[in-house]
Amino acid sequence: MAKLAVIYYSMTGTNLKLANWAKEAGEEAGADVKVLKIPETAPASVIEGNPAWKAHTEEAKSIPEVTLDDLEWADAIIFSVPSRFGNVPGQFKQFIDTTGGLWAKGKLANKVVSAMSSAQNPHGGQEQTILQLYTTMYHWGAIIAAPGYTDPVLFEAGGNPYGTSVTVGENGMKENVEAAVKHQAKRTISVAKALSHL
Ligand SMILES: Cc1cc2nc3c(=O)[nH]c(=O)nc-3n(C[C@H](O)[C@H](O)[C@H](O)COP(=O)(O)O)c2cc1C
Repeated sequence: MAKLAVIYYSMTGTNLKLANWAKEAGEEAGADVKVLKIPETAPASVIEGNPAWKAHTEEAKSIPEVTLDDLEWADAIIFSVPSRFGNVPGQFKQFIDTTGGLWAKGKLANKVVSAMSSAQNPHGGQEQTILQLYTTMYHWGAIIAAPGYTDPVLFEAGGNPYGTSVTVGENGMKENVEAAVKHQAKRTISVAKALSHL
């Protein structure tokens, strides 16, 4: 049974939705799946002053925070993070910068990794955010399982070959990406199973 960690960061809930779709598909594919959130680093006073952020923090209260043990446990990891000026959120970077010890022991090598993202504008940095994330994954020695154009659902979801991404407006997601997320998750698990001898 492949072990899949779906690790997300979200301020207003979009990336949790993407993560949950990935979880559903992972379980359909027979994987053991954990959805885990990246620990918040923003000051509580800032979150308190932003109603949408505060509401999502409350919504996600029961979701466990990712730990280094979860990274070691997983055969495959799907990250889902919103764009921040074309890059990953600081919260993600803060967590990733605690993985040096695992990396030094070779514990992150050969993880099968795939990534998803969101931004407010259709060309607001989704692709670049995923590529920035993958740069770090190359340093881990991870195997990147990008969706490419391996299924027609990709064309209905904005056509990002690096990983599913979505545009988010005031009323939520502007594209229907559920099928693309599910395809990406199943493909990630297939790659992990194919490489299980590594
Ligand atoms: C500090 C900051 C920087 C952002 N930079 C961009 C940007 O450059 N382009 C863009 O389209 N959206 C940008 N956004 C919007 C977020 O990407 C968007 O709110 C997020 O994808 C929603 O995901 P979530 O609901 O999971 O938090 C930014 C948001 C914040 C808070």
